[in-house]
Amino acid sequence: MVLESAGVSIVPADGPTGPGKVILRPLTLTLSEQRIAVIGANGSGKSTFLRLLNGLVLPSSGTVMVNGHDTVTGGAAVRRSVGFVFTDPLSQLVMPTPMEDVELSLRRLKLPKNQRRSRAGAILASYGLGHLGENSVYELSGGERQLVALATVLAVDPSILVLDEPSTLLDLRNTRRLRERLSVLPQQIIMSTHDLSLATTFERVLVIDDGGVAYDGEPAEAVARYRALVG
Ligand SMILES: Nc1ncnc2c1ncn2[C@@H]1O[C@H](COP(=O)(O)OP(=O)(O)OP(=O)(O)O)[C@@H](O)[C@H]1O
Repeated sequence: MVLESAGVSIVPADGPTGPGKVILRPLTLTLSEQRIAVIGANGSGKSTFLRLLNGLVLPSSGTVMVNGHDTVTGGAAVRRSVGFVFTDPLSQLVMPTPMEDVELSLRRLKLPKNQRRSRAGAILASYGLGHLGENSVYELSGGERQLVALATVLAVDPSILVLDEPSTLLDLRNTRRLRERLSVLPQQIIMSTHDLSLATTFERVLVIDDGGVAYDGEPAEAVARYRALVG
């Protein structure tokens, strides 16, 4: 994944024309490591950075290339490569039950309906969620919902998994479960987190500060730089 001078600025729809508010300053990066963490204070620009990676946010200058596809001109191909897990699973679980959510995700594979259903059941079972397939999404615990959200994203086997602070709503046990689940995935993982001990287990850590990359490299050094920034 390559970001070439990709910056993001927002021009208010009803505001004066002009360059707009800069949310992310231009940056040039190649993201090739298997495990990359993104840390930084609230409002520093982490979500905006992650959303650039699957085309949820488009750069106002420069290009973002994912597996050879430009997020502006090849959005559909990019979304097939990049699975995105939101902080709050309820913002991505749109169907009444986990089974229907995974089936919806599998529609992209154009399988016959009965195969979709049996595959969705097998996927949920592999996450230990088989018994909850027909329950209302609203009756699940936060941890169960986050696992369902992960299952729906991984059901179509993206090559890259982007997660935006996925453990924020989870207790210690579910955070540990999520960590264990992520650690065995073959996908490239790019994840923002406020869990600094988790960040130090990654290969490369980006520190985002005030819309720019303040540090990019070795995890222990990244955490030290972040601590120094927030005082
Ligand atoms: N669509 C938008 N319009 C205007 N401002 C925005 C928009 N999206 C983000 N911002 C602003 O850009 C800044 C960075 O937001 P972003 O959500 O990327 O931060 P973050 O580091 O993920 O924060 P947090 O840790 O709180 O989730 C914030 O000041 C936010 O208010």
